[in-house]
Parts: sequence; structure tokens; C-alpha cells
Amino acid sequence: MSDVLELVDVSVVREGRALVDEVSWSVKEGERWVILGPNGAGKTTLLNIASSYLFPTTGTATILGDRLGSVDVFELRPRIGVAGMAVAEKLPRGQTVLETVLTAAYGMTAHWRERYEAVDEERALAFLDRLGMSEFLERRFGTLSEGERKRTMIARAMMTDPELLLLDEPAAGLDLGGREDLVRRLGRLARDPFAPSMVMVTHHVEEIAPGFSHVLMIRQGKVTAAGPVETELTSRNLSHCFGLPLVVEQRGERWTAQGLPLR
Ligand SMILES: Nc1ncnc2c1ncn2[C@@H]1O[C@H](COP(=O)(O)OP(=O)(O)OP(=O)(O)O)[C@@H](O)[C@H]1O
Repeated sequence: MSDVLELVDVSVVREGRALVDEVSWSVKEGERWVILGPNGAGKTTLLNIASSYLFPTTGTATILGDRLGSVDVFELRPRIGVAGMAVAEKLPRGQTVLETVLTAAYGMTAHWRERYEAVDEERALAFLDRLGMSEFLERRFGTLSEGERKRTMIARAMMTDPELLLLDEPAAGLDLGGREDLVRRLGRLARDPFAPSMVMVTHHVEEIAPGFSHVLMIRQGKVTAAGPVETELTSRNLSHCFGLPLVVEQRGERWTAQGLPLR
């Protein structure tokens, strides 16, 4: 298995502070990673490096075999699917759901062609169907609910047939039903052997879909644990990462975590 992502001693320093502090981490082909950590820990910063939008201050980042700094990022970016708020904010609110997904095939955010290739439209329709968005094809992106927007963004991220899929808090802001629906869909994607390698940022172990294989925990820019979910997603590691006593439990293929009551 080759490395999809390899960070060696990566730091990102802003205003004299290390937002990411000497992180070494590798993602191998086919792995599905969850990044967990408290607010401000550096999760999105890591994802921004993985998507080639942010370069390390020190250390080396190699994405899909190409080292950041010695590769044309415009050739690299179509190979990486990104779904998150930063991308969603760039998309025109007046564009339809179908157009929002289709424009990704051309590496754009806005509609400009009169006609798209039939093959692209078929792909967009198939991804939207898989994400449960078939009934919303002509709806304006800006009128979607949070959950509908998240599902559209994942369909969009899949359009370029990426080798690496990055999801930044895909379940944030969803109600219980919306979260569970998304977790089921992510679980199906995570288990699909033809799906890309995946990295998902989340705040909650409840959002880890079955099929996610690895977890990285980060606190104040430093990795506190990284490895297979079965061995690393422990009460001890989670407590250390979030800075308070937590009990993590596995029920079937899902996870829950609770703080211990105050005495
Ligand atoms: N350009 C910047 N200049 C200075 N500090 C920054 C900059 N960008 C981010 N930060 C800080 O870096 C830290 C890490 O931010 P990051 O967004 O990676 O955290 P996160 O783990 O994704 O947090 P959250 O869970 O709240 O989304 C935060 O304290 C943030 O305020």
C-alpha cells in the first residue's frame, strides 16, 4: 500500500505560535481516518495542508506522491475531493443542486457552460442519488437545509473521482435523524472498496461511521494518539485529547463518549 498522505515533522506557525506542531502522520491507500480534537486543536489546519491549500512552515508534506512546494498544486487539487464549510461558502447560492455538483467536474465553483457532457450529468445524478438528494436537483443551493447542503457537498467532492476525500465536520449542525442518515451514508462509502482514501474531521465519536479504520487525536497542535480505531480510540486517549475524564464505549459498530460526573 502506498502513501496517500505523508507529513513529516510538519509545523504551521502563525504569529509566533505553532498551530500544528511537529506532526508526523501517514495515510495509506484505502484507509479511512477520523481526526478528533477540541476546538482550536489544529484539525482544519491539518486538513488544509492535506488539500494543498496550506503549506507547512517547516517539515514536509507529500500528497498523492507529490511533495508540496515542488508540485503544481493546480494539477494536484482535482485529485483531492474536499467537502467543508470553506468550500461551501465559495459556491453561488443561486445555483441549482445539480449545477453545484456538475461544476466540480470542470474544477469550477460556478456554472458557465450551456451544456455539460452527458457522462458528467450521469455521474452527478448517481452521486446525488447515493446521497439521497435526487428530489432536490433543481433547488437553489442557498435554500438547502444544513443537512441537504452537507450531502450536496459530499456528492460534489466525489465528482472528480478523487483519490483522497477530505470531509471537514460533515455532521456538524445536523439533527439526530440527519446525523444518523449521514453516518449510514458515510459508512456505506467507507466500506466501498472502490471509494477513495478518506479523512474526516469531527468533534464527536458518535459521528464515526462503521468502516472508518484509523483515528488521529490532536490537542494544541500536537498529535496525542494515532493508529487503528480499535487500539487508539480508548477512554485514556480521548480523555487526554479533550482534557477531561471521558469514558468511551463501543456498541456494535458505533461509539459513544461521556464525561464522568462531577463529585
Ligand atoms: N491565520 C491564522 N493566524 C493565526 N491563528 C490562526 C490562523 N488560522 C487559524 N488560527 C488558529 O489556529 C488554531 C487551530 O485552528 P483550526 O481551525 O485548525 O482548529 P480546529 O481544530 O479545526 O478547531 P475547531 O474545532 O474549532 O474548528 C486556532 O487557535 C485558530 O484560532
